[in-house]
Amino acid sequence: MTIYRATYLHTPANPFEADQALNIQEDGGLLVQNGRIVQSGPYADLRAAHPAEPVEDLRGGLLLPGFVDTHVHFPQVRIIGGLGVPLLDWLDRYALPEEAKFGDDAYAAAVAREFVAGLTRSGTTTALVFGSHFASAVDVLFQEASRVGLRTVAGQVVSDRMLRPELHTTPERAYQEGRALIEKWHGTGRNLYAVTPRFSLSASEGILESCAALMNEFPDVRFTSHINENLKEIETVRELFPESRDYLDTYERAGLILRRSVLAHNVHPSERELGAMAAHGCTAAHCPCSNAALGSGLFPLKRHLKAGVPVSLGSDVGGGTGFSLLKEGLQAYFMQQLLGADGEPLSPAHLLYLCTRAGAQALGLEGEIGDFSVGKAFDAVLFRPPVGSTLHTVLQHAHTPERALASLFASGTQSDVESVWIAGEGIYSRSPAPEAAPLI
Ligand SMILES: O=c1[nH]c(=O)c2nc[nH]c2[nH]1
Ligand SMILES: [Zn+2]
Repeated sequence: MTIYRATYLHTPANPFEADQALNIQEDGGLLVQNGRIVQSGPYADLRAAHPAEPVEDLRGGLLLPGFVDTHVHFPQVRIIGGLGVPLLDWLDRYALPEEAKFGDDAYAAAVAREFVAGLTRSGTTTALVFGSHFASAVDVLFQEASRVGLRTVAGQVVSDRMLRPELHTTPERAYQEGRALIEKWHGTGRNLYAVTPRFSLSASEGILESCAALMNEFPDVRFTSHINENLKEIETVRELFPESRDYLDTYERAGLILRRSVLAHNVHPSERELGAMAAHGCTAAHCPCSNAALGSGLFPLKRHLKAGVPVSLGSDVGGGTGFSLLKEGLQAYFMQQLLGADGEPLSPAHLLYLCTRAGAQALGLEGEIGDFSVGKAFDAVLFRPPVGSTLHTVLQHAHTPERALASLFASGTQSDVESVWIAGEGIYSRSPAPEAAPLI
C-alpha cells in the first residue's frame, strides 16, 4: 500500500445539482492498494492509522482525478491548427486527406504513439476516441493504448458516402470488421469498444442499421457520433433524411440513442432533440475549442441542463486546438460568459466536474473512475508547475485551494502536468527540466 500525500480536489457529487459538490483536502491522504483507493481523508489521520506504509509526498501542487476526454479523433493529431474554415471545408481540406493515410499500418502506429502520449501527458486517463476508417489502424490504436495503459473506448469510424472513396465502406463490411474488433478488444484490459458512424451526412440508413446490429448483438458496447455542429451540415442532413424529424431522429430511428450513447457538439439542438436525449439519458460531449475554432457556434449549456441532458467535455482534436482539458474547461467558461443572460456561470467546481466525473458518467464508468471516492481506481493527475513559471507564482499566492483550481484552469498547460497514474500505475512523469544551456 502507498499513501499519496497532497492537496487534492474532486467532485464526488454533481455541482450542477448539489451545493458543496467540490471536496477539498488541503493536506490530504489517499491510501492506495492494488490500484484502488481504500481510505481517504486528512493526511494526519491516515498516517496515524498506517504508520508503516510508504508515503509519496506530492505537496506543492494540486492532485486531481484523471481527466476523461469524451470526444477526440486519433487520426487528427498532425493536423491540429487548421484554422479559418468552417466544418465541411475543414474536413475536405485538412481532416480527410490526413485520415486517408491510415491505410498504412506503419503510419498509423507512429501517430498512435503521438496520440496516446498527447493524451496522457495532458492528464487524460480515459478517452472516448474516434478511431480510423481503416480497421487495421484501429487495431494499432488499441495495441498502443494497451501498451501504455490508457483507458480507451474507441471504434472504427464508418461512412459510405460523401467523404472520399478510400474512406467508404459498406454496411456488410462495417458489420464484419466491427464485430471482429469488438471480439478482440471490447473488455480486453482497459479497452472498450464504441460503435462509431462518422455523422449522418456520411452514413446511409444501411450503415446506421449495421451499427444497430452491432449494438444489439453486443449490448455493452458504447455508441458515439457527431450531431448538430454546423448549420450547413444540419441542412444537408435534413435533405438526406426527409423522413426524419430532425438530426437526432436519424440516429434515434435506427435505435442508436441510448444511455450509453455520446453525441459530440449539439451546438444547434431543437427542444424536441433535447427532450429525447434527456429521456434516453444520452450525453452531449461539449467541445468548446473546436466550436470556436471552426466558428460552429456557442453551446447552449443552459438549455441542456434545463432539459436534463448530461453534458461532458471533449477536446475534439484536431478540430480542437490540443489535448488539454484544462483549456476546454476555460473555453467552456468563456463561452458561457459570452452568452450573457443565456449563459450558465461556471465555477471551478463545475469545470473540474466536467473534466472528470461527467465523462465517467457518460461512459458508464462512474463506479470505477471520475473522483477519489473509496473503492475507485486511483486514476490521478498531479499538476505542479515548474518553479519560476508564472503559474507557480500564482499558485503560491492563492488564498484557497479553490482559487488555485481556478488559476490552474485559467493558465495551466500540458507542461504543468508532473505525474499521471492509471489504476495506481505511474504512466507518465515529467522529466526534470534540462540544464539551461550557457549563453556564451
Ligand atoms: O468536429 C468534427 N470533426 C470531424 O472530424 C467530423 N466529422 C464529421 N463531423 C465532424 N466534426
Ligand atoms: Zn469530432
